[in-house]
Amino acid sequence: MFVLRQCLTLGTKSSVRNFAAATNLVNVKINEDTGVVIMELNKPPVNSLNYELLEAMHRTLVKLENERCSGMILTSSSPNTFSAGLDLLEMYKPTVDKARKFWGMLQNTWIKLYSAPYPTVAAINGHSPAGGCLLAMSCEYRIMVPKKKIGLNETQLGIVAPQWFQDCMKNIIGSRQAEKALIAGTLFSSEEAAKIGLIDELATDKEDLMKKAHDFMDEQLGLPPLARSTVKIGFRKDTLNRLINSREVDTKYFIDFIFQPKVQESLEMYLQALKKK
Ligand SMILES: CCCCCCCC/C=C\C/C=C/C(=O)SCCNC(=O)CCNC(=O)[C@H](O)C(C)(C)COP(=O)(O)OP(=O)(O)OC[C@H]1O[C@@H](n2cnc3c(N)ncnc32)[C@H](O)[C@@H]1OP(=O)(O)O
Repeated sequence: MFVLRQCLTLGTKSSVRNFAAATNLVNVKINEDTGVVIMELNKPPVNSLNYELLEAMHRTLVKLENERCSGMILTSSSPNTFSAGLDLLEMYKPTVDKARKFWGMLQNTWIKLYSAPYPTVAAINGHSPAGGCLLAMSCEYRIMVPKKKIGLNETQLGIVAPQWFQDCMKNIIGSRQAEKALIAGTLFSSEEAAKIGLIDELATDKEDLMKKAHDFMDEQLGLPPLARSTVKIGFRKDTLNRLINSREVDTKYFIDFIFQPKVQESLEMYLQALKKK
């Protein structure tokens, strides 16, 4: 399997097809022989998750349900960042309608990614704060390059990681570690994240990252898919249902929270600090 994959990725046999996407915000390639898809986030400079990027991801995930997709590797085209998390401009002085639409699309995208029946791997090739960490945590397996940062740092920004973000973290690193990390808004180095199990493997560099992602995929493709996905969904259904059954309440929390003047002030200051960097 490994040799076959090497041949395919080295291009000896050109069986990799670009997946027709409506935008170039995601680059999607499907290996026609193995069915493995690489979805590369492509919104420079830092893949901040605005409505359009989330919509492109969601549309791709829906499309993959009708393709012969056997697994998906999520990564980024940015040299330094996997994803900078939610686009702060979506939360800074939006209209209620815009904020509602944005949050709905984030929920849609997360539900699709978290419940995908096929194996999913986050090949984390850069920083992955907040919503970026959520994307990574929604995959089944996480591999990360050294010396980058990952975590749910919302508290540090004066905002709160929603319950389902928190649940994802709890499911991976356990309740005690998650409580400490969420209260403090800790951004872990790749090395620290590997120690506490927030990521599964450290890669030496980007090449090693993709090799390890394909290795994980090869292992998973050797398992009976129905049994595999049934166990996966069994583990994830409580977390999924918690959001699915309270989407409207969750949206109301989001809207009520971000429209508070203090929260808008914090966002403004943070945006200015980012621009001044
Ligand atoms: C009771 C229940 C209540 C529930 C309430 C819910 C409310 C809360 C809702 C949601 C939770 C929020 C989740 C989030 O994801 S918030 C976003 C958090 N993200 C961050 O803190 C990361 C910020 N960015 C960085 O730290 C860095 O950019 C970096 C480390 C990712 C990359 O660094 P570097 O390569 O040096 O790039 P720059 O910093 O120079 O950035 C380039 C460029 O991009 C802009 N930018 C960066 N991040 C964002 C972002 N998240 N959104 C929008 N724009 C971003 C940055 O400003 C620069 O812009 P430029 O100067 O114009 O080029």
